[in-house]
Amino acid sequence: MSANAQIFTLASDADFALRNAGALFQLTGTAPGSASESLSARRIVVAMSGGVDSSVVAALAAHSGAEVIGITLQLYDHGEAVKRKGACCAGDDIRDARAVADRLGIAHYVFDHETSFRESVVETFADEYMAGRTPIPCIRCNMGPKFVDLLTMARDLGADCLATGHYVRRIMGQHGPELHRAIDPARDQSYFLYGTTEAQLDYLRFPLGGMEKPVVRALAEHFGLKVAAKPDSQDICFVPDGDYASVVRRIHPQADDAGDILHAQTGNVLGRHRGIIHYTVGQRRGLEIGGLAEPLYVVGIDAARGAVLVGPRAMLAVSAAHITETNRIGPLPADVPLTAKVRSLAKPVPITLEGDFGDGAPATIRFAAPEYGVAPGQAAVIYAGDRVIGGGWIDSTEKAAV
Ligand SMILES: Nc1ncnc2c1ncn2[C@@H]1O[C@H](COP(=O)(O)OP(=O)(O)OP(=O)(O)O)[C@@H](O)[C@H]1O
Repeated sequence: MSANAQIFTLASDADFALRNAGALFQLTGTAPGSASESLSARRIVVAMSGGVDSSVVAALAAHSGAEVIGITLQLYDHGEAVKRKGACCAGDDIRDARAVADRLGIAHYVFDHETSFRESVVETFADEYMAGRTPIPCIRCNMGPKFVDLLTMARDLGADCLATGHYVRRIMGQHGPELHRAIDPARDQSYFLYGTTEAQLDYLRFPLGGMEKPVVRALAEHFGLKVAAKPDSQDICFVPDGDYASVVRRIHPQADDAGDILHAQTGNVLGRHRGIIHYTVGQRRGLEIGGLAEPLYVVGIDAARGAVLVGPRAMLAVSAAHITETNRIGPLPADVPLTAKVRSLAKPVPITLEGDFGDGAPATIRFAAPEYGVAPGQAAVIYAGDRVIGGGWIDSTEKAAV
C-alpha cells in the first residue's frame, strides 16, 4: 500500500469510529434483534490505565454522548513505579489518566487496589514460579482486579457497561455475546481474556477490538490527548525491565537457591542451576552444561527436589494437556473444528476436547499432532476459528511417543 493510501485508510477508519462511536458501546440484549439492541449506553465506566488505548476508549465514549466515568486502579507500589519508564498503573500513569479525563471533561476516580493486587496477582505469580511453573499474571489480573473489582464498581455507579482498551472483539451470537480475536493479529489479547465469564462479557465493551493501533493513535491525536505518542506498556506491568526474578525474590528470598540439573532419562547430574525460577519447560539456552552429544532442553522442573530436569527434544513432545479451572464462553460449536493456543505467542493448533469443559471442571486437550514446549502454569486457550471458546490452566501433560 502506498503511503498516501495508508494515510487515507487511517483517516477513514478513524472517521468511521468517530461517526459510529455510539455503536461501540451499544446495549445489546441477549437476543440479537431485541428491542434493547440498538440502544446506546447512557452511562459508561471506562477502565483507564493512563495508556493511549484506554484513553481513546474514554474519548470515544464521551464522543458518543454518554456520561463517562473513568476509573484507575492503583495496583502496585507507587514510589517504585515512578522511578522507571514505561511503568503502568502507578505514578505518571495515574497522572496521565487524570489529565486525559480533565481534557475530556469526564469524572475520574483512582482506587487503591495495591493490597488485593499483591495478594491475588503478585504473590500467586511468585508462588507459581517457586512451584516450578511458568505463570501468566495478566490472566489472573483480568479475572480479578479488572473484571471483578472494576465491574462491581461500575455496576455500583449505575453504569450501563464497563469499557476497556483490550484488543478483543465482543460479537453478538445466537446464544449471547461471544468473545472473538481482535482484527489486528499483532495486538490480539484474547489469550489473556479466556477467563471472562458470560455474565462479565454481557456487561463489557471492547471498542478497540475492530481497530488497528495506528487508527487508535490517530484518534488520540484527533482528540488532542497528550498520551497520543506514549509508548506501549511493557509485558507485565509490575515486573521492572523484564526482571521477574527480582519480584519473586522479594517474596521468596530462597528463589535463587542453586540445585542440580539432572538428566531426565538417566538421572545423572549434569551440572548446577541458579534457582528453578530461572527455567521453563522447553528452554534450551542458559543451561550452561558443556560436552553434550546432543542438545538438551528443560523437560521438567522438580520443585520438591529443587532440580531442573533436562532431556532431548523428543521428550518435550506432548500428546495431551490436562487443564484445570476451565471457563467456557457460550456453547461448544457443533461444526467448527477446535484449536488451542498453549502459550501467548504460540500458533493455535488442532485439538479435541475431553471432559466437562467449563464451570471450573477439569478437562483434557488432545493435540492432533505432538505439541512441543507445553509448560505447566501457562494457559491453554481454545478457539473455534476466531471465537474464543474458553480455556484453563495447564496442570500436567501426557508425553507423546515420537
Ligand atoms: N490500572 C488500571 N486501572 C484501570 N484500568 C486498567 C488498568 N490497567 C489496565 N486497565 C484496563 O485494561 C486494559 C488492558 O490493559 P493492558 O495492561 O493490556 O493495557 P494496554 O493494552 O497497554 O492499554 P493502555 O494503552 O490503555 O494502557 C486497558 O486498556 C485498560 O482499559
